Amino acid sequence: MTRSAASEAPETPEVLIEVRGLLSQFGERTIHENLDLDVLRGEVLGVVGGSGTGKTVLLNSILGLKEPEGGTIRVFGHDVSDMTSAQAAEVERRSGVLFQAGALFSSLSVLENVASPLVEHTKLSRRVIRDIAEMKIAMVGLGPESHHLKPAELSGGMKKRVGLARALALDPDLLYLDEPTAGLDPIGAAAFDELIRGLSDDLGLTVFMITHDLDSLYAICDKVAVLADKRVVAKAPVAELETSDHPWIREYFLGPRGRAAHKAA
Ligand SMILES: Nc1ncnc2c1ncn2[C@@H]1O[C@H](COP(=O)(O)OP(=O)(O)OP(=O)(O)O)[C@@H](O)[C@H]1O
Repeated sequence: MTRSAASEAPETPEVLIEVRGLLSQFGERTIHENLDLDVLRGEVLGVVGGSGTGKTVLLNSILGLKEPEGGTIRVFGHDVSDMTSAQAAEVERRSGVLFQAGALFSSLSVLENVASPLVEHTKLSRRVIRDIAEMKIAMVGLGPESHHLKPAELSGGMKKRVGLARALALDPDLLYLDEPTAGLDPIGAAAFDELIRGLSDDLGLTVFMITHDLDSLYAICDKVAVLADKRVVAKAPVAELETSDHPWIREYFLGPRGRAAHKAA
């Protein structure tokens, strides 16, 4: 191939998360069977599915918190079930996670919470760590007056923002969000959606976001992966899913709530 032909060839997007033939079980119960999913660099992927379809189990499996009963999961090209400790540390450093409840350390201040991954994973000086933590807190839209507050003194929306700042502390490539807008009022949820979309655009983040929030799907997701029948039955932009024949997808996107979210988008 000539040089110019090579430069004109479409680039194959990098697969940051590759799940193949995943089998997840608890005792006799099978949660996932033959589940495949690719998450590409730079995409904001919404993950939806009925309650109990295994969205959180999928997230935990990708994070290496649950050992799969079968199949393979690769993150940044590394097999999650078979990594050296150096590879595991690299994957952890390049991944930020915002769990549903925020999971902040209750005895630490906002600043200390956001600084904690930097203290754990880097050898930076205290001064530099403080500067980075302050910058991340500003990035999520919180002012300096929040620095010394404890989690109990924060509203639900502020807790989410602090959790997000902490998830971004190490400049991850991949951001995992488990129902980030759950528990927020509609205005707070819309502001949080906007924040995530803005950060993902500015920082080139790849986002894996479990959500029940149809407004979030329409507002910020490039694609949506649907969990049903123990696997990912579709991964496509919302507009494409609206034309799906799958009964759960039809009900979800074309039911009254789906139609309202479509209208608002
Ligand atoms: N540690 C566990 N032991 C036994 N069963 C479990 C465990 N964790 C999850 N499950 C089961 O796996 C299934 C999937 O759970 P999961 O929390 O992933 O669902 P989900 O899609 O995230 O649901 P929701 O939308 O309600 O949060 C559920 O039936 C749950 O009871």
